[in-house]
Parts: sequence; structure tokens; C-alpha cells
Amino acid sequence: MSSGTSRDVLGRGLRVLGHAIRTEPRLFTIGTIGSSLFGLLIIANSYVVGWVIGHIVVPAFASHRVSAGRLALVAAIFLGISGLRVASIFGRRLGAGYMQFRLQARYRSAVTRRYLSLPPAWHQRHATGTLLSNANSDVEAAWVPIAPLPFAVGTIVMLIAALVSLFATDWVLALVGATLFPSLFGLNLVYSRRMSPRQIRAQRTRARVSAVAHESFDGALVVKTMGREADESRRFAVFVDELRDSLIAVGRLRGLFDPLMDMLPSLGTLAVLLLGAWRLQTGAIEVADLVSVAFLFTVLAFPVRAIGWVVAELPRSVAGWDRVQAVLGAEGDLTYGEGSLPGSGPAELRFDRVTFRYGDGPAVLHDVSFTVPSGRTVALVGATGSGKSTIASLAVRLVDPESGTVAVDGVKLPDLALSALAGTTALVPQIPFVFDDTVRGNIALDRPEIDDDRVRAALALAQADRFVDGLPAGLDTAVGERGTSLSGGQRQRLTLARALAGRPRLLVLDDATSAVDPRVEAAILGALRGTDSGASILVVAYRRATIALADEVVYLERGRVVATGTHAELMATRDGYRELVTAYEKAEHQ
Ligand SMILES: Nc1ncnc2c1ncn2[C@@H]1O[C@H](COP(=O)(O)OP(=O)(O)OP(=O)(O)O)[C@@H](O)[C@H]1O
Repeated sequence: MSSGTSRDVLGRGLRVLGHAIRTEPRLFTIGTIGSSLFGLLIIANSYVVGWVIGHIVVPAFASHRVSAGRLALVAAIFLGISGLRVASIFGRRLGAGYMQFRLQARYRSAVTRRYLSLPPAWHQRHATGTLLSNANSDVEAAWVPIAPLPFAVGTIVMLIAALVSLFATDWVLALVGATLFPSLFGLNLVYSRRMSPRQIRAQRTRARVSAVAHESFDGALVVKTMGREADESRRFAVFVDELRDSLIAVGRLRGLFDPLMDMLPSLGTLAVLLLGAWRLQTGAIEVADLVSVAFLFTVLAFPVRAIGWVVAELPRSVAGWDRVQAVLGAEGDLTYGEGSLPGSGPAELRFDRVTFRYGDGPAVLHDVSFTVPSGRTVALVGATGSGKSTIASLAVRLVDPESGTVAVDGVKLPDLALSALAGTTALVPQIPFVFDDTVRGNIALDRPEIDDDRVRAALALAQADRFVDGLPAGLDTAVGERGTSLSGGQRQRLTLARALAGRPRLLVLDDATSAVDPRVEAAILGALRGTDSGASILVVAYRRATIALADEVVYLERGRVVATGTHAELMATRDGYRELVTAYEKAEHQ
């Protein structure tokens, strides 16, 4: 979705506002009633000021007397107007503030929910920094005009009422208003057209700055160890400078527009005073009328600015809204069936003639067929890039095959409900992810059925119980952001324990124990195979000892299964397999 040209941005911005009003009609109504009352009170106040000058102050100059009763009446009227104004400002700000923050919260949650439901392929195409920007600054930008919106609508009500009262007072003075008010609108429109491309550019640059910053922080270790700090700072500076320039361009235009918006009502006041003096002379109006109208023009400038605030923010709002909609409207979700897997104990996994490609790229798996029989351990072995991780992703349905089927206990994965899939299968990925939480929190992940006994049992299976017992607060130890206080092998075992705690019936280990030493790895696999109610296991393996523990080996070359059999059989019959496993072994001993 594009952000559109400046020409149509006003229309689209108004549609975004319409959407906001339909989403929060009650709050919008409260805010608008408050600000309309505020506007009407401005007019009332002007007419009271005029009346006091014309009927109390001017006669007092002539008679040198003011009645105390009249003064008390005037004081009471002004106090009453002030009280009502306080209430109107309160209603306006309350309605607008609640409306803006509720919309922001609603869309932040919606964007985050959408991120979580979009498939890995989508995430791979979008930088994390951009996603952060979508959920934060784009959502904020979309709803920036909401804060002044009720004020602007109330101002329009005020301008219409002002025009009516001006015509009721004097048609000549009314003509000044009839010329001024449309000019204010016109100026706002010109401003919006000019501002549009600047705001869109600034919003895009913000997302880029966020993406580059995120990448720099994420890769801080590489940047430091490779001595690239200066280059990385320069790379960042290019985008920061671009953002500075686009924000200055926005500010420059605003700097030009704001004084113009202030000046127009002042010109109106001047015109009223000149024409009013003439009308006074001819007896067409009274002093009270002239003072009322002149006073009205001087106090108009502030509320009229509210229209400018809304219009000025529309381009930014449209840019933010488009970016938010691009996430909310993104396609490629996996749809789930309703099927369940009622059995218990280890499940069977079957790949049948599976072909897969990433996006429009070449096929990376061709006609892959193999089975992990219930309760057995199957090792996937193949050179780097041969498709092992892709098979692991397909086995737990992170992605769907282009053709062929993947089935668990005879049920095709797309026919399964998400809960059935998540309750049956577990993937332990190559790179462990640890949340900034306690050991317990990381393993239980708020799953209510996972109590401390299950957490401990999972830790024991993952050979992690001893190191966790050695942590200062045991299960309650906080592990830091991404588990920084743990070693790589400890992180891997924690992630494995997390998967095991859910008692999966099919466990997929994608090189999940590469950072633990070979003896511990063998102990883990031995323990997993030994449990009676355990899972069937598909393991991407590199170490000879691990591979030898598997009941069967599936050997891949360039996305094709070229042989299956026991480790011993493949060592005897397959040269490529023997060379690869021997190479792994040599690398390990070096
Ligand atoms: N997200 C992706 N987009 C495009 N191509 C990809 C993507 N992920 C993997 N590939 C390609 O798919 C092929 C198989 O990759 P895969 O990660 O499954 O191999 P692997 O056997 O697990 O490799 P390794 O042992 O290095 O982890 C490779 O050619 C790789 O370049």
C-alpha cells in the first residue's frame, strides 16, 4: 500500500479519522461536546464583554457612576462562563486523550498479534527494527491527529455559530468573517499539501533509523570485535542526518505557516475596527456590537489553530496508518484445521514426496520421503545447505510444502488445529532463544499445567538440573536479556528443557545440542530415548556419537534423500556419507 500523493492525502487522512471516530464514538462525542461548548462560550464571552463595555463601562464614563448590583451581575456572568469553560476543557481533553491512547493501545496490540501470527517467511523479509517502528512510532503517528480532532470539530461548530451571530449583528462585519474563515481553511489545505511529502519522508526515515539502530545493537559484538565502530557510526549517521533534514524541512514549513495562521485573525480584527468605526459613525451598530466583534476576532486565532494541527498531522497519520495496515493486512498466514491427535505416547512422523522452495527461489527440497516411526530416533545427516533445517521447520509446520505431505500419526499437518500441533510437536532450534525471565519462567512459559515437578523433570532430562541447582536462586534465578548470564550450552539445555516440559510426542532437535560437550549430548539423547512415555525424535546431527545413537539415519544431498539405513549400513555403503561423518569427527578432534 503506498502512502499516496499529497493530492489525495487529505481525503485519505479524513478516512483514517472517520475510522477512529467509528471505533471510539463515545469518547469522540464527549470530546466534541466539550470543545463545541468551549467554542460557543468564546462567542458568548465576546458578546458579554461587548455588552459590559457598551452598557456599563461607556455609560459609567458619562455618569461617573456604576451600580454595585450591575457589577455583581457582570462578575456572576463572567464567573459562570469561566466555570463552564473549565468543564468544557475538561470534557474536551478527557475525550480526546482517552480516545488517542485507547486507539494507540488497540493498534499496538493488533500489530503485535499480527506479527505473532505471520509465518517465519514473512518475518525473514522484514527487518526487526522496522517491525519495532511499526508497533511504536507508526501506531503513534497514525493517531497523532486524534488529540486535536475534537477541538477542531468544536472549532468548526464555533465558526458557524460565529458567522450566524455576526450576520445577526451587522452584515458588513459579517462579511469580514465570511472572507476570513474560508481563507483560514484554504491556508490549512495549502499547508497540508505542502507538508504531506515532508511528513511521509520523515516517517519512512524514522523506520530506517530504527532498523539500522536495531541491527547495530544486535551485532554489537561483531562490530566491536571487528573494530568497525567508526564505520558503523558513519552508517548510522547517514540515516540520522537524513532524519534530521526531513524533520527540519517539516519544522521550516511549520515555522512559516504558524505565524500566517496567527496573522489572519489579526488582519480580521483590523478590518473589523476600521469598518466598525465607519458603521458606528453611520449609526448602523452600537459600541457594544463593535467591541464584541473585535474581541471575538482576537480570541478566534487559538481555536482555529486546532484545525491546523489536525490538517498538518494528516500526512504523517496517513503514512503511519499505511505502514500499520501493511502489517495488519499482510498475507501468508498458515490456516489451521480442526483435527486433533487423540492418541498418547510417541507419534509417527511421515514425509511423503515433499518439495519446498523459499519464496520464488529454487526448490531446496525435492521429493523428500522418510518416516520417523513411533518411539524411534531418526538422525538427519547432510552437508551444510542440504536442507536439514528446512525439514525440521516442515516437521513442526513453521512452513508448508509446495507439494507432497507431512503427517503426524497419519494426519496431515494442515488438517490439525494449532493447539493439537503445538501440544504434539516441539522444535528445539539451532539458535536457542531465552527470555529475560527466571529459569522457571523460561521453561514453564506460563503454561498452567507445567508445575515445578515437571520443570525439574524436564531439566533432568536435558541434563540441566545440576547447573540450575548451582545457580544462586535455583529455578528463581533471573537469566538476563537473551540469557546473557548463561553459557551457550546452558542456554541450549534450557531451551531443550522448555520443549520437554510440554511432553511432546514428537521432538525435533535442529542441531540443538551443538554447544554442549559430546558426553553430555550423548547423555541427553540416551535419556530421551530411554523414557517410556517419551517422544519420537528427529535429530539434525553432526557428531558421530550422536548419529550412532539413532535407530536410523536419513542422508541428504542437495535437498534429496539419497539413502536411509543405520549408521553402520550407511558407513559401509555410502562414500559421501562416510566422508562427511569422518570430516565431522576430524573437525571435532582438532
Ligand atoms: N529463509 C530462506 N530463504 C531463502 N533460502 C533459504 C532460507 N533458508 C534456507 N535457505 C536455503 O535453503 C537451502 C537449505 O537450507 P537449510 O538451512 O535447510 O540447510 P541445512 O542443511 O540446515 O544447513 P546447515 O547445516 O548449514 O544448517 C540452502 O540452500 C539455503 O541457502
